[in-house]
Amino acid sequence: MKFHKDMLLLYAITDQAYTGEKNLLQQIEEALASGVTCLQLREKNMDKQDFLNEAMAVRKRTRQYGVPLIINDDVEIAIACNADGVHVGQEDLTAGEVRRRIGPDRILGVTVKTAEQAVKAWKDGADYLGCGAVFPSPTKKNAIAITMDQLSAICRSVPIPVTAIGGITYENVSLLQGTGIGGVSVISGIFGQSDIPAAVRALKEEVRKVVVS
Ligand SMILES: Cc1ncc(COP(=O)(O)OP(=O)(O)O)c(N)n1
Ligand SMILES: Cc1nc(C(=O)O)sc1CCOP(=O)(O)O
Repeated sequence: MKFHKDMLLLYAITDQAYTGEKNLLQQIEEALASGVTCLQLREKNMDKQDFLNEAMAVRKRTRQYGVPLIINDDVEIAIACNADGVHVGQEDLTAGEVRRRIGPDRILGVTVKTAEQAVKAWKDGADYLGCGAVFPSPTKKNAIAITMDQLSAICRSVPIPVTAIGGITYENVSLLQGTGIGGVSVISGIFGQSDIPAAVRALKEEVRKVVVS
């Protein structure tokens, strides 16, 4: 699937910490059915074969809904399950190396915290940037915080879209207005909610008011 900035509007990222009554696939199905525009499968502690099996199952669902599937960190799994793309951080393989491995057609997302990192990631072939933590995150409590001014500077520094991440909910998303983001990435604000469809719909409506078109 070719990257388009509209895919970033409401980007859902999975985390096993929020499964319980519903398993991950059930949660993903609900998020896809209610309108997320991108899905990242993020498994930080899973055996490689289990990750691949899960990725294949998720791949079927994202195809049904026409939503891009992005794999967190693992290029081999992304290629093996024929995902639409990969997201990497500053501690992972470099953007240039990932681009070489995945080729020109898969989507590449890179986490950045500074304008310098943003420009480098863009020049190295990133399609979009993930930037945070814009609010305290219940999922990643040690995430380095960035201010709204830092986020705006990053958005201005590159011609590719930026998705904000970290503690984003329906209640606080309007605070991102004017920063220049193309969308938001959310874990607990979607998968930590008892009513995932309601959370997705409410967030999506609010995010539309905040993003640059
Ligand atoms: C869309 C998006 N933005 C940022 C991140 C964080 O990536 P990273 O810094 O690699 O941290 P982990 O996800 O590995 O904890 C992301 N995953 N997605
Ligand atoms: C995976 C991740 N990366 C972050 C960063 O700042 O780079 S914050 C974060 C967790 C996002 O989860 P939640 O929406 O529950 O806060």
